[in-house]
Amino acid sequence: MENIILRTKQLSKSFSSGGKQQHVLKNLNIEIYDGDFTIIMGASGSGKTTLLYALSGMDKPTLGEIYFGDENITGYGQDKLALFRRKNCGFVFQQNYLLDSMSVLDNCLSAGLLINKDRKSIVRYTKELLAKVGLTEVDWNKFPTQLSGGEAQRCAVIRGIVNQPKILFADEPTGALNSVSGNSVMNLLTELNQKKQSIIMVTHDIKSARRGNRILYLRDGAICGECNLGKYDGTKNTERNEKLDSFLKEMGW
Ligand SMILES: Nc1ncnc2c1ncn2[C@@H]1O[C@H](COP(=O)(O)OP(=O)(O)OP(=O)(O)O)[C@@H](O)[C@H]1O
Repeated sequence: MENIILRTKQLSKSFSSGGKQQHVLKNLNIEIYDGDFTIIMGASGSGKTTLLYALSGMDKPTLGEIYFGDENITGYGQDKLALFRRKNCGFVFQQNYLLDSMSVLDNCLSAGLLINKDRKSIVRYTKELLAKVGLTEVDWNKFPTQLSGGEAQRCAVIRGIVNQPKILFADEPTGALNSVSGNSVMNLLTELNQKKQSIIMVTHDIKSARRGNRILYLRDGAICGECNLGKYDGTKNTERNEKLDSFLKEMGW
């Protein structure tokens, strides 16, 4: 029996603009399992990013509850939520949000040192991770403006995982990358997941989605289907690809 790391009870999120209400998420009951590489897919505007923000405590739901393990985080105020996120969550966004005044290494270290004071081991771990996605010693002292778009995004991915979060939330992490850079990021995420890192990733990219073991499909604010692929280990690729393709076809992708 898999452990549930995150679950929602009747989660709803609405926005109002121009005097009109838009109900983006509708009564979602979702269970996310510890150690899974969960993928959220769906058409543009279906609410994927809204769901990711609600699940991670970045944004408050309009109605419903969110549990992280047994902890109900729904009622937390902004300060408590910020502490919760710092301790438990890592984030990678479509835009890299790196700080231009800090070097590559310092951008990544700043996230790690917020929760772990052992500078020496964090520095070693950060350098290892950076090297794994092709950011070598030459790049560590560069500033974000001196990086290519792909390099900057890879740096942002490392910053997201350097504090060894219980869950990594990723919103289109390969969206701005070419296929070689995107592949190196997906290889890193796969490797982390194989080491039991829980990941929830929103993506439009089928190639990236194939790395997940559970795909949730969002339509009209509700999960309308799920596909279980089993863990990615680089084998049975044809079988996995066909299974995902046929699921997405069924969902009207
Ligand atoms: N802060 C906000 N205020 C008002 N409406 C919002 C807000 N954030 C999102 N929305 C609306 O909610 C809907 C879902 O947006 P969301 O970004 O979650 O979709 P998505 O599935 O991630 O889309 P995409 O694949 O295009 O990134 C959209 O219609 C969007 O306009």
